[in-house]
Amino acid sequence: MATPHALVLRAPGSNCDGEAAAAFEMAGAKVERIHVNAVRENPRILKRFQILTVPGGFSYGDDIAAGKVFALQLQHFLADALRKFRDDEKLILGICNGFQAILKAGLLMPPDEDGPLATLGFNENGRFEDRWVKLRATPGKCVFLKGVAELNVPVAHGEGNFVGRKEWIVRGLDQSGQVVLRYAGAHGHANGFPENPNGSQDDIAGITDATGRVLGMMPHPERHIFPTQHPQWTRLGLQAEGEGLKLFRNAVEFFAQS
Ligand SMILES: NC(=O)CC[C@H](N)C(=O)O
Repeated sequence: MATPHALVLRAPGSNCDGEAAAAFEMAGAKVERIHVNAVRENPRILKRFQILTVPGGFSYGDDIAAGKVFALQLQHFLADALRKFRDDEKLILGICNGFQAILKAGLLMPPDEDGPLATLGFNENGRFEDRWVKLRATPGKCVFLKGVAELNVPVAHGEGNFVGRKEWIVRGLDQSGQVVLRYAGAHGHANGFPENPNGSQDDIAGITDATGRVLGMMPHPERHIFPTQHPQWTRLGLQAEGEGLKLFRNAVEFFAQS
């Protein structure tokens, strides 16, 4: 099997890059962590990689809005290189602050003439939410979520409230199969807070782009790669691996087939 090369793109304030790198390594990828300034100086670096991850953290101190400055870097200095990356059948994963950055950079949904179609705003309760959540997946053609129905992973964010500019935007995303992760309750839909930790419309926790090769999600799959990371692992029984690892394996296996 060909070993894909994964790039974890750091910025000042990224703090989940180590975990994201570890997850991709465990899944069998060869990983490098590189600062966005280095890629800005030489966008051809991207050619070495098949997978790009924008990890979680507090890039640029969450100034203006979380992920906004990182998004501007991607939009203004790397737009062509990233478009080419995606169009070359490669994979992009944005986790938490990375989701905020790639959404605000227009990599998940291109803006229309009035601007971005959706954003991630402050959590409805105005508080940073740091705890485990349950997710329901409807993978459709999303490469990362192939074979995933449910996922137990933590959230840790203050700005995870997915808001479409108009109601039809979220409906349209749903109809096109792009809403691939939703916050859930123990036996089905989330019943408001705390199951939906941030007030996201339609309980949206993650969306894919139209190709299924770009995924943005607020919860952290890289924080559940070992089974013992789950707070109830002794009561629920020791699993073979953490549930989040499957997403990274799916990405690596995508290149084994191609
Ligand atoms: N864990 C993260 O990536 C946090 C993202 C961002 N700083 C927020 O609080 O919303």
